[in-house]
Amino acid sequence: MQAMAHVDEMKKIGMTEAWLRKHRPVYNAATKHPFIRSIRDGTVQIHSFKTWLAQDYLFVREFVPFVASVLIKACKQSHDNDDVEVILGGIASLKDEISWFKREANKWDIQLSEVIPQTANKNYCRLLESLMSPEVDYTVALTAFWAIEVVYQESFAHCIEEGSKTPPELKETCERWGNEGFGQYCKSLQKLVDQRLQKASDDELKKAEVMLLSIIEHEIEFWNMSRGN
Ligand SMILES: Cc1ncc(CNC=O)c(N)n1
Repeated sequence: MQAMAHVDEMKKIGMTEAWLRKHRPVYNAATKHPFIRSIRDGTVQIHSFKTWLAQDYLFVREFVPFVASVLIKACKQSHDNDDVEVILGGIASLKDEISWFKREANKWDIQLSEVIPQTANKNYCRLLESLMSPEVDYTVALTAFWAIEVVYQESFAHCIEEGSKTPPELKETCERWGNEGFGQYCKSLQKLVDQRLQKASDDELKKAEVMLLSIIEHEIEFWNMSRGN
């Protein structure tokens, strides 16, 4: 037992895990946001949910070219590992995701063609667009990509945990990002990020950490927008 405990202590944590620990309060503010809590405890206002759904559809449309730009960076800059396959898997599931948004919008009587992006959404999409520039380092873009996915994964997983009172009609939404498979995919992305960060310069490390924080802030603003704050 003693020896085991020792081995466990020696297990190295990745840079991403170290950052999440360091920035736990702000990370929790995103993943346990009042909007997410309201889904989890069943008090969510349906108009808030519909606002989120409509705005997120627009976001995901912009997210596709961003992920494609990460794929291009991976093809050019990463030789030895499975970065390309993991990212390509992400792109493939976005096709299904967009169809799902259209079906879901139909269910809630939302006219997607009439949705106007709100400020927080526009700001977030502007960040995505800036990250598409070839000037932006692959490690920084990949860190952003992982952060965007993991906030959703953890937020929605929270809504389907034991004891959650998520309304049945919102369960499917929560499972889309909260399911085990999406969790594994986020873990794969995290591993890629950690591999890159191990070889990164101090300057790249700093930029990637700042990017993680920027993504978290944008996610918080996105949830705020959904609640109408
Ligand atoms: C604002 C936001 N952040 C992350 C995600 C999750 N990624 C793709 O679906 C999302 N849909 N929307």
